[in-house]
Formats: sequence, C-alpha cells, structure tokens
Amino acid sequence: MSAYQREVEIAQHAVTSAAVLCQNVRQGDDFAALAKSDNSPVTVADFGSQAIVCRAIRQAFPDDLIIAEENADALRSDDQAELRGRVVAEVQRVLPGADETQTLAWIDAGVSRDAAPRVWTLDPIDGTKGFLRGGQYAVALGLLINGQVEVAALACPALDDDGAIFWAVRGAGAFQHTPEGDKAIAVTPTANSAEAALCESVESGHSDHDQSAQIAKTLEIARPSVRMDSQAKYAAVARGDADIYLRLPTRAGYEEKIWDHAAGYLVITEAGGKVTDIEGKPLDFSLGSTLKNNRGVVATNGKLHDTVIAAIVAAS
Ligand SMILES: Nc1ncnc2c1ncn2[C@@H]1O[C@H](COP(=O)(O)O)[C@@H](O)[C@H]1OP(=O)(O)O
Ligand SMILES: [Mg+2]
Ligand SMILES: [Mg+2]
Ligand SMILES: [Mg+2]
Repeated sequence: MSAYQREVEIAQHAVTSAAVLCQNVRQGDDFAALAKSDNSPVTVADFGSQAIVCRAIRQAFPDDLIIAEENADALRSDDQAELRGRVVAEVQRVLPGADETQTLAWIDAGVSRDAAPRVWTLDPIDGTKGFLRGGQYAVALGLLINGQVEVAALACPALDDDGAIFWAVRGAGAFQHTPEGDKAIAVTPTANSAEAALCESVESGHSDHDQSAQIAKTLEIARPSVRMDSQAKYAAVARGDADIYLRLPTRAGYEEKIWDHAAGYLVITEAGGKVTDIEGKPLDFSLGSTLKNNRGVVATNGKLHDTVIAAIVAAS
C-alpha cells in the first residue's frame, strides 16, 4: 500500500462531490454572490463546497485541522436566512439527510489559521470570479505535514467537457482521473522560451498583466498569454497544455493564501515542473494560512524556470 492511500481516496472523493455541488449550483438559475469584507465574492457554492469537503475530512480524520477559505459567520446572521437555506438545500442534494446545524458546523471546521504538524488546506471554490462569469474554477485541497504539501486533490469542473480531477502525492507522481483509471501527467519538454505558452490570471488585480507582457517580450514568446481563472492554470502546466504560469504581485503587502497554491503546487511539482516565488525562492507552506515569506508565484515545466526568473529580475 502506498503512503497516504486513504488520504488520497478521501480527498479525491471529497473534491469530486464538492464539484458536483458547484456544478448543480452553476446550472441553476440563481447563483448570486455575497460580497465579503474585502469585497471579494462568495456564493452558495463556496459555502456548500466547503461543507462537503470539511465533513469528509472530519469523518475520516477527526483529529486533523483544516485551514479553509470560508466560515459560516455571514450565514448565521438573521438577515441571511434565505442564503443559509439555499446552502443547506444544495448540501442536501449531495448528502441527503444533512441538516442546517451540521452544515454550518462543517463549514466552520475549516477556520484554523495556524501551522500544525498535520493540517489540510481547502479552497472550496478557487476562482469564484471565474465561477460567476462561466469561466474556470477549482476545488483545491492539500494536506500539509510539518509544512510540506504531501497530498493534493484538485477538481476543475469546467475543464474539458466533463471536468477534470487531478491528484498527487509527494514523491509518487501526479495523475488525472479518467473513466479508464488514473493517468500519470507530465509537463512539456519545451526548453526554448520562444515556443512556450504562458498563462496568467484573468484578473489584472491578481497578477500584473503589463509586467507579464514585458517578460513575454524578453522571453520572445510569440503566442498571446492564455488568461484563465483559478488553479486550473496549475493543472494546465502540469499536463502540458501550457509551459509557464506567472502570478506577479500587483501591490506590495499582499500575502498569497496557502489554499490558493498548495494543491496546484504539488500537482505541478509531481508532474516534473517547478514552482517558486518571483525571486526563485521555494514556497514556504509552514507559516500558517499565508505564504508570508514569498512574493508572487512562478510555475514552469522546470526546464524554463531559471530563464523565466532571470527575465522577471530583468523586468523589475
Ligand atoms: N491582490 C491579489 N493578488 C493575488 N491574488 C489575489 C489578490 N486578491 C485576491 N486574490 C486571490 O486570487 C485568487 C484567484 O486567483 P485567479 O485570479 O488566478 O483565479 C482568489 O483566491 C483570490 O483570493 P480571494 O478568494 O480572497 O478573493
Ligand atoms: Mg482562491
Ligand atoms: Mg475561494
Ligand atoms: Mg475567495
């Protein structure tokens, strides 16, 4: 039996169920968002997805901690009774018999923020803006042991025709789930930056598009950059659809959240690629909920990594 076999099974199953909930919501006629205190959107599906995944982890591994993006505070308020009811109803479609008290408690199982020897990190919907605009989004789950990402499960429900599920275990490879079984995935062999495909966020507030254009020019990249929401970008590089993912800081002081990167990081790394910050430093997942020792993220097929970092240094 391979290491973390049970964790992989639970994680894969959890993100797959959560993806079903998200697609159910997206296929409905109303998935309006609530604005959080930082003005970013959160929907019925973000809450429902977090409930599904946290429940699965709680049941299988009752002692594990979970650092997840959302919490149930807004849902508990009297003036959000309608939203709360819709979240419970969506959870019940996937888990018949779930009640309101349970649903809110499952969501709040994800409120840990500190580092721990064994802690999961969850983005119930990564790319909520993509979810809302009909673009890419992901359900991203990682297991950190002593600050290292050991297990990852990444559901990209809007990728390909029927969605795509990726998973990885440190030291054991990265895989895409298919009806015929799990298929190992690998990054491209591209070593010439002029032939590379670059991807980045749709949101210019999340990653500096002007600077990436300048870097693409330095690298003599001929193709226009592919803009995509969420950790689907990590999946794209991991399976060879793209060669480079740039996330260039737009403002000083923004600390990247671990749930925005842990799963994608392991999937690319295990597919043969490399992930660092914009200075080429390894991402440090050991510091709690943010990557406070890093700035931005650069993910590549590995072969292009040093060239890309040099181009970023030259552009800044
Ligand atoms: N200033 C920022 N720089 C980088 N990422 C950000 C910034 N503000 C929000 N994000 C995060 O970027 C993620 C989406 O990435 P992408 O644009 O690649 O799809 C979201 O999880 C979002 O976090 P949040 O959920 O708190 O809004
Ligand atoms: Mg996110
Ligand atoms: Mg999110
Ligand atoms: Mg969010």
